[in-house]
Amino acid sequence: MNKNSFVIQTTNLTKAYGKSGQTKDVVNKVNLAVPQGCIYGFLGPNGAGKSTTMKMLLGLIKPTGGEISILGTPFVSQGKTALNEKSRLTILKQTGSLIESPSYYGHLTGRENLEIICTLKNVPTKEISQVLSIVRMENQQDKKVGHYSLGMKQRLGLASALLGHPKLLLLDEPTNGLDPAGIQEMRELIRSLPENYHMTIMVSSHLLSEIDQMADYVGIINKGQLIFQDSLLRLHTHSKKQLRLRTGNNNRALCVLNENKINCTMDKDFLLFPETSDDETARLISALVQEGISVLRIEEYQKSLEDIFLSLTGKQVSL
Ligand SMILES: Nc1ncnc2c1ncn2[C@@H]1O[C@H](COP(=O)(O)OP(=O)(O)OP(=O)(O)O)[C@@H](O)[C@H]1O
Repeated sequence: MNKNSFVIQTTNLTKAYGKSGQTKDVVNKVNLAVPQGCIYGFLGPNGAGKSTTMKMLLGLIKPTGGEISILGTPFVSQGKTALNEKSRLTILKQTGSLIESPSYYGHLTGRENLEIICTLKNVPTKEISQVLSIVRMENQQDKKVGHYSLGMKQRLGLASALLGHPKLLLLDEPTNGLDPAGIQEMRELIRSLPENYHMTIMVSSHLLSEIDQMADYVGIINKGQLIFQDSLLRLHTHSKKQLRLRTGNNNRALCVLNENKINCTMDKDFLLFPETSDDETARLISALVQEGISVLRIEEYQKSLEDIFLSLTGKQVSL
């Protein structure tokens, strides 16, 4: 991948909290690389550092150290803002965000709230109809926001993030608190954006299933550290089928198999083999039987994405 095609790139991005001598890196030397035009799923358990990272990308929190480059322009260098205020605003103008539940004027309608945001963002009000149509809220635009459901409020938040045609959208847990139908609707909406509107989206979630259904790229953060970053496809290759075998004497079996140059590892009561052809399976069983080692159980085993997440983070993810 061409280095310039990363819309977000960070180097050793760090944020520490706490008093001097007792600081804790809640984001610890994170190197993000978000390719252009993708949906980048930023996955991690609660408290992993997702919101803090995204707020630093938006200039809402000052990093303690590291570099940030947004849309090919240095944004933060050595923990300090690398741009003057004008160029910083130019970058931020090309970036839309939905961070935490957005607040609105409840006594005003959805459209009126968007009109205020247009003024703040210096965006022509004619864009309002476009963004309302993208989030499918034309019919609710004249209702007071105080009467909106949570799902409608989130969609209005997405609409306001889309004002100004941003090239980059940062969405922090956009489906939080939504019911299953709302979650699906929001997910489909997000999915449709890169292709239809040529934007790159970074979306955070603690739900593996959600990232699995939405993202092309995945970054997994745990305890402030980025522990995986690659395409979703590559994450899935970690869940390749394996053969599991239990024998009367696994330790001896392991030695026999090693002597026969058969690749295998021990995991608790089982011997694990990478994806094995029928011929290889026959060969390894015959090697064991010839040595008088009884084969008690043989089964095919496929790690689920949840297993992979668990082994990477040591934490159960919500499903
Ligand atoms: N202002 C702050 N002062 C001290 N610690 C903070 C502050 N803000 C966040 N933290 C801590 O930083 C860690 C990361 O928080 P962050 O909100 O980034 O996590 P997250 O991955 O977004 O989790 P969640 O999904 O629960 O929001 C947490 O341990 C949190 O308690």
